[in-house]
Amino acid sequence: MKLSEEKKKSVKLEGRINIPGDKSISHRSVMFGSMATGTTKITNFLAGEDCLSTISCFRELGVSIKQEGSSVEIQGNGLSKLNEPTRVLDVGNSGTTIRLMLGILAGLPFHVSLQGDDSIAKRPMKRVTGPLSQMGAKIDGRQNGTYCPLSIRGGNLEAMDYQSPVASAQVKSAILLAGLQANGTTSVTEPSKSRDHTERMLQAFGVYVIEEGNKVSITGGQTLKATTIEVPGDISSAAFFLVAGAITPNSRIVLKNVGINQTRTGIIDILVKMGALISIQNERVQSFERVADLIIETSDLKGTIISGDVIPRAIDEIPIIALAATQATGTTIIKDAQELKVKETNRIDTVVNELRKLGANIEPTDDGMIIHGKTSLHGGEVDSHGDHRIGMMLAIANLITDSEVSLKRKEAINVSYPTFFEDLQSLCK
Ligand SMILES: O=C(O)C1=C[C@@H](OP(=O)(O)O)[C@@H](O)[C@H](O)C1
Ligand SMILES: C=C(OP(=O)(O)O)C(=O)O
Repeated sequence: MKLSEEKKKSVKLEGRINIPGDKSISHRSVMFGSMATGTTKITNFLAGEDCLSTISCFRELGVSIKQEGSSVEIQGNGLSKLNEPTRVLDVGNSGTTIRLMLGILAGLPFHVSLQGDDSIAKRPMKRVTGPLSQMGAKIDGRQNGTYCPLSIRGGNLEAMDYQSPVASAQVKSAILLAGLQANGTTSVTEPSKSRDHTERMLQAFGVYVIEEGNKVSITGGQTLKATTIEVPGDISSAAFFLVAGAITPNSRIVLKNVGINQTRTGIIDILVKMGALISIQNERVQSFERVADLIIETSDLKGTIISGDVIPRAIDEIPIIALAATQATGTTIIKDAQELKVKETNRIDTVVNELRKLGANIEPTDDGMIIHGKTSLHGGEVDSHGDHRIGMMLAIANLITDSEVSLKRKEAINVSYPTFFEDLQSLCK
């Protein structure tokens, strides 16, 4: 989005937008609807590239799925009616698709090959292929099942009690979905609690899940019954506008219909700690998830330390938090975030390198970054590196730079927020 030099000096954000559907919840709604018996209807589905990859994978397994924009209808016939696909499944850019699918496929007695784009080929899969192999699935792939392409032949799973070395909802979900098809009760314990959308949505589909602190257990042999799912807006998408509203002068914006599940609200806690003026209105519950409207106003931010249990609750928001920190007085230290290295890009490197091009005072560390504020950012040529969250962070930076930020590979944003530029434009006054 171009802003003229004159416009740049006076731009402010005003108005309200509806935040598009949550990516994590949209993926799960298609997966669980495809595993269930009966017709599942989904509204406010995120029609971004990642979730469309999930739909196309389940169509290859023989499921009838009708999708028109944000409405989806699935005719489920149960897990046992999924078919061996004739083609290689393509997960595109989506880590959630491949890791959760592996958990589902681990229990099915046929062969499937999976591949994705260049970014997926670099992301670690052993964290799921390891435990799923221990449960009894036969999995192979590059470097002994560490990287894509992967092939899996499932069936005859034994339950397991898994202590996960990482707080990862993808790992937890893959094992629970395999556990649903195993003999006995499977448990996953995490070092800190990751997002719990799988646990909540399985309950919406009639599955009994036990949660005790950071441990989740599921007993095999339960079946899913179709339901209706209204997907809340994605707080990870809202995060870009929370920061935009806070750092752009004279702004006040309303973000409607945002999911505020406790396991995802790290961004609100961090921004409030930095001094952001955020209010939460119209709290309600839909499809087992808490939802609200968020209001953000221009704020005087101050630096802070971000570490520990809040990291998994804000993991996808670290790039935009780094931008906020460049506009905060003092130093912000982000620690315990080594998981950033295995996302769509190495997000420690891409955030630091791209923000430095705009004049930020930021340095990488082994498990995060240190940002010294407040700095006036300037324009320049930057690159999303094919990572949607890096692309959106840099597009928000353009609101406060003295000259134009020119963004290469901006199409990456379609992975999670195809209407991002329209929404941004509608708020710019
Ligand atoms: O389960 C999910 O839907 C997701 C879990 C997180 O990944 P990890 O499980 O690797 O932490 C997150 O970064 C990703 O965007 C979506
Ligand atoms: C890490 C992300 O997604 P995934 O792991 O599904 O590719 C993300 O959306 O920031």
